Amino acid sequence: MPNSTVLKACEQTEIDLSGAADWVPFDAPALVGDSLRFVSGDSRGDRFRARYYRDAEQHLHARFWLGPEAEGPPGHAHGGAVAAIMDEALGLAAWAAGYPIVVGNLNVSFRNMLPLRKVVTVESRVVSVEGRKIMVHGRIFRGEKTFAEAQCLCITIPGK
Ligand SMILES: CCCCCCCCCCCC(=O)SCCNC(=O)CCNC(=O)[C@H](O)C(C)(C)COP(=O)(O)OP(=O)(O)OC[C@H]1O[C@@H](n2cnc3c(N)ncnc32)[C@H](O)[C@@H]1OP(=O)(O)O
Repeated sequence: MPNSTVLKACEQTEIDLSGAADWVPFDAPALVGDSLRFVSGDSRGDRFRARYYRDAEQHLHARFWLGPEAEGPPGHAHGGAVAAIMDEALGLAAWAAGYPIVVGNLNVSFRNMLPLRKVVTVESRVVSVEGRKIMVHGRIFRGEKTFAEAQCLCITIPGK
């Protein structure tokens, strides 16, 4: 079978992005509109599929699935795809905590290659607020395995 046929087959597949029992779905587009189209805007796409949640402490989490169009090393995610997830998820975490921001600096550590076609979890924490600077930390993992960690410096937008 030609490779392209195999790759496109997952377009038709439902991916289980359900959250943990105590998570509540978070309507990200309702908060930031079309800003999320680049990463999480296509729920049936072959690059990223995502769903956001908040836990009881209001921390933002996400389930992400990366498909064949996010490929870097064979069978694994491109580093830019991982960085894009961190940019969106950690920036959104600041918005969800009440800070209208853009990302000023993003530091990503790639700890293990992230396999395609597996659901992974993104967790985030707003760890400090200092004037206009909101620091958000995050991690992408599945089970015991961490794929990436990030520190994201978000800067509030004046007048927003
Ligand atoms: C709209 C809908 C979105 C909706 C968003 C939806 C969810 C988010 C998901 C996507 C997030 C993105 O990708 S956002 C897109 C990517 N990011 C961008 O394009 C941002 C481009 N950069 C900028 O626009 C600007 O540089 C700003 C706004 C970040 C800062 O400019 P400014 O407003 O003039 O403020 P400035 O005085 O320079 O900085 C304020 C304070 O922050 C510090 N600071 C600023 N940048 C840095 C930095 N890189 N590293 C360290 N520190 C920094 C300064 O030292 C200063 O500290 P002190 O002197 O006060 O101590």
